[in-house]
Amino acid sequence: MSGSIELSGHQYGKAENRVVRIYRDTPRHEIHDINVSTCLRGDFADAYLTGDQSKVLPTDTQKQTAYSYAKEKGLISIETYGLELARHFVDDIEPVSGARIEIEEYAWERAIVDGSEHDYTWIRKGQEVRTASITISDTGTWVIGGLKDLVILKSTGSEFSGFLEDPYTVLEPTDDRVMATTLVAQWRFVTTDVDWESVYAGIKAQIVKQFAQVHSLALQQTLFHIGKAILEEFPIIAEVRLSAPNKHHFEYALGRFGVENDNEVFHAADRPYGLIQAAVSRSDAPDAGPSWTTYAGWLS
Ligand SMILES: O=c1[nH]c(=O)c2[nH]c(=O)[nH]c2[nH]1
Repeated sequence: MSGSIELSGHQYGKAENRVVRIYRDTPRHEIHDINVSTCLRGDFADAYLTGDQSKVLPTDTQKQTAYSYAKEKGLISIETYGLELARHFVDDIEPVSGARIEIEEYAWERAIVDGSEHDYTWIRKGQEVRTASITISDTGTWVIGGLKDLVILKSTGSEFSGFLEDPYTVLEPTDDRVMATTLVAQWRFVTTDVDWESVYAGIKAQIVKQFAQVHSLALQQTLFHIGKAILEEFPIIAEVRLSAPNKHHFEYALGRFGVENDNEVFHAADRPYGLIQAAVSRSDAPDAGPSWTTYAGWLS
């Protein structure tokens, strides 16, 4: 190969700003704890090609903006906060033509002291992390909501049988197994006019309900049902993407000790794990544009 060498892609920003916003206007405080990454796209080639910084808004400035906006614009729904940041960078900073804001939110629940919720003490929730990705480009604005690290397990109501077999297949079919995963789900909105809090709660409830209620013939089937149920309930969502490691639970061989094990004692395997993924979308979903093009995940 002898083609000319060119800069064929670039983006830059400040990754993983840990911003904590406390609302303390009343004796009962509120907390919002996030990890926000800012990423700018635009006319920055000179910084790579010649070292000219004249168009580069420092990543430090992006960080300062993320902190200041937590006060100036407020930090309640991560989607709204992310939209404010993205719009600022694109509208107010001349060389910026696109922005990507990725946010994770860590949930805290109020400490219970003497039987009641405490006003300003919380315990970090071990549950899922809420996520949002906001993208603005020269062709539009996109919001993807989501969650990750939702660890969920059902102790029955799951089978896996009838699979393709070849000479290497040793897996026994089962009509009753533990099914467990650490779910990642992301959903793409078709509008920014959304009640972010209630939609998030509704989608999480739907995920849990489908996981529990669908009699699963495979994790693949469960994922499709989760995506379908979300799209049926929320017309403002065009597409759902799901990624689910199959956290295998193997019945432990207690027969060696003369002890019966009827799906009661398992080895919770760490790795390897099956990794099952699905995208479920409407046939008339509007174009996804660059909404799935990640920042921190670009090379990982
Ligand atoms: O739900 C499952 N899907 C698979 O594709 C698979 N493969 C496997 O070994 N176990 C499972 N379970």
